[in-house]
Amino acid sequence: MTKIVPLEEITDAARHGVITIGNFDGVHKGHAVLIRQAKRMAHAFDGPVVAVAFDPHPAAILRPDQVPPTLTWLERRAELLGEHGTDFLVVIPTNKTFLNLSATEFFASLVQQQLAARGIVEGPNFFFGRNRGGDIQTLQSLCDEGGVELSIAQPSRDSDLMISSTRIRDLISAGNMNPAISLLGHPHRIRGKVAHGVGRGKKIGFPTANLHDIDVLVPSDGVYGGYAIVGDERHKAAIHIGPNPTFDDQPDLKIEIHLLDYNGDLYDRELMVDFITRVRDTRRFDSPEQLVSQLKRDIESIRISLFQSESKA
Ligand SMILES: Cc1cc2nc3c(=O)[nH]c(=O)nc-3n(C[C@H](O)[C@H](O)[C@H](O)COP(=O)(O)O)c2cc1C
Ligand SMILES: Nc1ncnc2c1ncn2[C@@H]1O[C@H](COP(=O)(O)OP(=O)(O)O)[C@@H](O)[C@H]1O
Repeated sequence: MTKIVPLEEITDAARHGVITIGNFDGVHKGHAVLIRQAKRMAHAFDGPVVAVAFDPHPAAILRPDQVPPTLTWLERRAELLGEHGTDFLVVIPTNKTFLNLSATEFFASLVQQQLAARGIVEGPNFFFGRNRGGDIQTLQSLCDEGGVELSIAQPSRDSDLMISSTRIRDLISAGNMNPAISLLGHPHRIRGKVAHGVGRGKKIGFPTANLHDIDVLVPSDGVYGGYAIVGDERHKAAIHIGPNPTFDDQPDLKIEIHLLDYNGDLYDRELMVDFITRVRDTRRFDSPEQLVSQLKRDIESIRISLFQSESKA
């Protein structure tokens, strides 16, 4: 389990280790390679593996109108980093003073003084310091001068393209869940709170928990199969994202989850959803009965897809 440590509360347990600085949004397969490499070095030093991230993302301060929704919330990021072998996630509260440090000041203050790093692992496209003024060569010379071991990880590729959080965001925004899963190494997960809808779901035999306050990227409109996680229970789920054109003409986007093989009260509870497969687009049906027939077919096909993905795993 990765412990989240705000930089100002750092203790000796998280110092003198091997660090890797990044945003780690999604904690995809490329990040996993960095962490594995850091773990090998940390093993030799007998120190901790320390991921270092800025929260919020620097772009949220520098270009607030251009920030994309994130793939993961902080605790989820820590959980996934932990699965790859990270001991600590040190969180730097992003502020203008920090963003104004030159590359040399950034290295002296963060890497050497505060983290007392013995090793550092980064990709060749790593930039740091004010206006991204320091690159991997700058880092190499600062590490050489400071006696910090630097290991440069080769960027991970898939179909000859680099694996990146931006690429995964684009796939999820387009509803392409299978390729997104293969770049992430795990399904995309959202979380939210269950609120009241108009109470129509129960009447048609398919109650749906309506999710609100979602703080990560929501896939494009349509019908999906996946899993709903409530407390320590996990249920197969049919997910609908979009308006309800069969019943009204309002374009309001709803995120609705029908849990298969479940009956209970979910109002006001926190629910997480893992997306496995996309089934179809949202459409208008001529009658509620036609929608219900389609929902039954959707659920059959979701059960088959989930069974297939479980047997592959
Ligand atoms: C798997 C699934 C697929 C759905 N597909 C559609 C659809 O294609 N068109 C549509 O109008 N509503 C669709 N719905 C949404 C229903 O209209 C909606 O769940 C129902 O109106 C209940 O709304 P309520 O939770 O606000 O009571 C779908 C719901 C689920 C669970
Ligand atoms: N299998 C299930 N899947 C989803 N919600 C369920 C299920 N069984 C019971 N519920 C409850 O029913 C509610 C949804 O019923 P619904 O008639 O669609 O009402 P609403 O319009 O308020 O969402 C959920 O919020 C949850 O409390």
